[in-house]
Amino acid sequence: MHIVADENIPLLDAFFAPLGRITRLAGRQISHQDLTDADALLVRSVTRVDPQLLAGTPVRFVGTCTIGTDHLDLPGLAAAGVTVASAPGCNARGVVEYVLSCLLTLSERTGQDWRARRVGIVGVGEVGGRLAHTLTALGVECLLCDPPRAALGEAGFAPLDQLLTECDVISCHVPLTRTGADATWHLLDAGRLVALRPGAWLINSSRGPVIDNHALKAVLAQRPDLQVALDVWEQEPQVDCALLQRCALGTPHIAGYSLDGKLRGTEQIYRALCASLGQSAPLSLDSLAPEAGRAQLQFAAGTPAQWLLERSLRQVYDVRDDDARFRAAMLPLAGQSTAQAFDALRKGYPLRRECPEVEVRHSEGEDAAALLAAAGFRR
Ligand SMILES: NC(=O)C1=CN([C@@H]2O[C@H](COP(=O)(O)OP(=O)(O)OC[C@H]3O[C@@H](n4cnc5c(N)ncnc54)[C@H](O)[C@@H]3O)[C@@H](O)[C@H]2O)C=CC1
Ligand SMILES: O=C(O)C(=O)[C@H](O)COP(=O)(O)O
Repeated sequence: MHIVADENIPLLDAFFAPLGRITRLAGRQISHQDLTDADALLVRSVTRVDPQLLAGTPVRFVGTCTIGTDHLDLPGLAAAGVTVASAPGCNARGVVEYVLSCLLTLSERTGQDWRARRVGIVGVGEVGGRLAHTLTALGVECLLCDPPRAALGEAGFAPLDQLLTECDVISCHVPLTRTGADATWHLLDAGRLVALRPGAWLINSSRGPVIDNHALKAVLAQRPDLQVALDVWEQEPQVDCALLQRCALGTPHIAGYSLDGKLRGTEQIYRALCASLGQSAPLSLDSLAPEAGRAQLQFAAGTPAQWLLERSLRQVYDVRDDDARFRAAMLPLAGQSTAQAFDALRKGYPLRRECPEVEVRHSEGEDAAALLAAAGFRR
């Protein structure tokens, strides 16, 4: 079989070469012409896939090695008889570690203890659910908003407007949807942005258009008390540099960019393709995941528990590094296209592993052990 794939999918050869011939292409450039004799198309989030792209081609399987599916025309592809697979939850842990790093950084900058802030989580699925679980285990109070789950009769959810007025931090983890009662396009519009509490922190690592970026820029001009962390941008790969300058933290859509998250995405789509072919899937990350970046941290006796946790989290992922690289690449381009520089940062992203790949050695007591375990570290 002929597999056309985004060149940024790791372990493509290891997983897919046994199934057929692979053609690697830049995700944003995959065109109808590239697919004339392709049987399967493997993408990440930057390739828009609809029936027009596949019309008249033999492609019968589309797999996206990502959680989000807003770049796929799901109803259109289903109607065209194409099997579609995504990778639910693959990089959810990476996003949670990004949010923790934002909390640590904003805490340091404002002098407000992140563990004492009430966090509102908007969208409580794979990412939001894990974030709620982790924060609660770390002793942070969370309020949850998920109208689709609430409509199924599940308890424990509050309306978005209640989160905005009662929470010190709002973190968005919804899919991007444009239709229906719970559509998330501009979910945070001008009216909701002005309702944020004084001194609130707003974090968006879902999709750019979930926040009205134009309105956000205007609100930030009036509300310097707000601290905003954006990983996703309404027009990405084009970035509004004036908005970036008003944000406390900015990154190029890399919240979930741990190596582990990307590898799980590849493995999940390998399994889905094998299933669609009616074949067994003998390969797995158990044998294919690399050792690189796995680490051991050692702390001297007498290290306070919260300091130990924060140092360990910083070692695993420090959003300040991504923010600095992003500003250095974007801000000189104000008024010009940022697309190439945005994609270059993502393509050349540094190796990043997740907390379970890092062993923390210390001789502290139960408190430190419980905090580290809550964050997912090995001991
Ligand atoms: N920045 C990044 O690197 C990454 C971004 N993402 C984005 O995060 C999104 C969420 O990921 P998951 O949690 O894995 O998805 P998920 O599908 O497991 O959970 C999404 C949750 O949002 C809820 N929801 C839908 N509409 C809502 C609304 N109007 N208000 C509140 N809740 C609503 C759903 O009921 C569901 O429980 C993805 O769709 C993707 O766009 C995901 C991974 C990485
Ligand atoms: O999984 C998702 O959803 C994401 O947003 C991905 O982390 C985005 O990765 P790329 O597709 O942009 O490489």
